Amino acid sequence: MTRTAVLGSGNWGTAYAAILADAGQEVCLWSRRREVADEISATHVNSAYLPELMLPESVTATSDPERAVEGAEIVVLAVPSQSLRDNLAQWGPALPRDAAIVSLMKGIELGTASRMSQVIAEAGKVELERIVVVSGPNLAKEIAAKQPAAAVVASSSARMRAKVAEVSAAPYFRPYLGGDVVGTEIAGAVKNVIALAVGMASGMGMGENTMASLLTRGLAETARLGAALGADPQTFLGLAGVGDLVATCTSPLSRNRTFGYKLGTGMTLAEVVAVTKQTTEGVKSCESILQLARSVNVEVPIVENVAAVVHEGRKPIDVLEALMSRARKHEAS
Ligand SMILES: NC(=O)C1=CN([C@@H]2O[C@H](COP(=O)(O)OP(=O)(O)OC[C@H]3O[C@@H](n4cnc5c(N)ncnc54)[C@H](O)[C@@H]3O)[C@@H](O)[C@H]2O)C=CC1
Ligand SMILES: O=C(CO)COP(=O)(O)O
Repeated sequence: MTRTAVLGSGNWGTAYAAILADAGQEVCLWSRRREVADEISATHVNSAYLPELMLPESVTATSDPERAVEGAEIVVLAVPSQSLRDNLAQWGPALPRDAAIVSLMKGIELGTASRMSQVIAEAGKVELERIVVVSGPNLAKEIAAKQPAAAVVASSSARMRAKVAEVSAAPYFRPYLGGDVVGTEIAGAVKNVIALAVGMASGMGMGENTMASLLTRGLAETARLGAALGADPQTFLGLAGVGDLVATCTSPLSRNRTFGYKLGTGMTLAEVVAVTKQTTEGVKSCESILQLARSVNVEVPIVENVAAVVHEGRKPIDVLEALMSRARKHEAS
């Protein structure tokens, strides 16, 4: 039994705590709100996020981050990408020196255009070899229902990725090993923006041809950006790439797809923001991904047009027309 900590008890943090426990580990789950930690301790249920999931006895909860990470060999981070730096400023000194630090986040930081592993290294003062990224088609509600899924566990350290994969292997969760941290993070962040675009198209009443075209061309721009940043092109054909793109773009459980869908039906941005309570990473990351793409001179037309809707108030129908009338080009270019 390995002592593990999960910092963040939203959808994915709570579901990942269950994975670790079902894989045989002892888990301490940190909640920002004390009443959530108290509820989990008393009832083993996190009713605000995953009311159907009964957490195993080996999951305990606390709102004290120092207590959560004490003695942990694995520390899993599961908070919104845009708050991670602030969270780490609070937790950094308490993070155990030898532990593997696992990132579940799928976003790019606004302002710095940093990937999450870069934020963890900087703000948490963690050596890159200790950072492990877990990503794949992993809609939290399906995992909580123990439906089988796979993910890639990526790190520059073979020892760290093997350790994290080992402790995360549950009967319904199959980890694969990977060495491409950059590609895994870029794939996870960009797919949220493509899901916003697919959602918009669906909300406008478009069918499967439009969805498949956006998904395929979205994958092309993701891979193009990743390659310019040094990623392995194969990563985009794997679980963090095509796998997660398909799950997120096609599932009504995806918050990014749902957000886009609402915009596509004609709701205004302010109206959609007002009814969206949970983390929707693509909304902010579209801007930072665009900044990242410009810094390496890579065209990301779908991301650019989603950003135009979300940040400049353009109408989904107008950006769809803009995408359809771009200059003709070779498919592989
Ligand atoms: N939900 C899912 O199916 C999956 C989510 N992810 C990624 O995991 C990360 C976390 O997502 P979820 O757990 O779904 O989000 P969520 O919105 O369900 O939960 C976020 C958690 O972070 C906590 N938190 C801590 N500090 C915060 C702050 N300063 N501001 C706001 N919240 C703060 C919240 O209290 C909450 O418990 C995201 O990057 C997401 O893309 C990845 C795979 C699957
Ligand atoms: O990353 C996810 C599934 O792998 C979750 O997607 P959403 O954040 O759009 O719900």
